[in-house]
Amino acid sequence: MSERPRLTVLSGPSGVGKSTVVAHMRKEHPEVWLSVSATTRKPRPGERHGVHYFFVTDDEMDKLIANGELLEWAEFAGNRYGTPRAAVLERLEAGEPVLLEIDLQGARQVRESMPEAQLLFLAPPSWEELVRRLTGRGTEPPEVIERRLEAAKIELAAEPEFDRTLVNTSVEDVARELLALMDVV
Ligand SMILES: Nc1ncnc2c1ncn2[C@@H]1O[C@H](COP(=O)(O)OP(=O)(O)OP(=O)(O)O)[C@@H](O)[C@H]1O
Ligand SMILES: Nc1nc2c(ncn2[C@@H]2O[C@H](COP(=O)(O)O)[C@@H](O)[C@H]2O)c(=O)[nH]1
Repeated sequence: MSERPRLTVLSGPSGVGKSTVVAHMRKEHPEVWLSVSATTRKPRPGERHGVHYFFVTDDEMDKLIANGELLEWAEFAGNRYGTPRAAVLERLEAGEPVLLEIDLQGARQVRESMPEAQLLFLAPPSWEELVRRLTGRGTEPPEVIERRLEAAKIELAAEPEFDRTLVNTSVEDVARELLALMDVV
């Protein structure tokens, strides 16, 4: 019998639907533990400190990095983001399924430091649909959308680096596939 992959990384371009899929999945399966990242980005309306992110200052992020408290970190479209190391290791130690929702640069770092992790890529049905979703979300001004779409081109080109690709046509279908890949159902 193959060993259960305990750490799963979900990446994919901004706006592809990572958070939507993960939220849908965790409604039915709250036992899947999702890492809460630290970020220097400002909260969007409705986002809560400690729930969606740990919103930190630049100085605080500098310290987290300098003290080695992040499993990985990256600058993405003008802000920094990082995964608090201790909580992830604790949950893995406890044998829980752990999920990271992070960008390509972070996924590459996890591949280096934890090669046993499975890396999943969430792809859009088309480029036009990705633009529609990112724009339609209405959370970023046009210049930030442009930066995120520039990053998206790089992320889409890196898809072959991942263990599996899931195409986000249907949130329900992808959530089901994700659960199966995490060996939760
Ligand atoms: N399968 C889908 N069909 C149609 N719309 C979708 C689908 N999945 C997500 N969306 C919509 O796309 C938008 C972006 O989704 P979401 O915020 O989950 O993306 P994300 O990948 O987490 O983005 P980011 O990386 O910027 O955090 C949202 O408005 C969401 O409702
Ligand atoms: N490398 C990391 N990337 C992360 C982390 N947390 C989130 N992200 C990714 O950043 C972008 C933008 O997120 P947004 O919430 O500002 O839209 C997206 O691709 C996230 O997956 C992290 O800890 N490390």
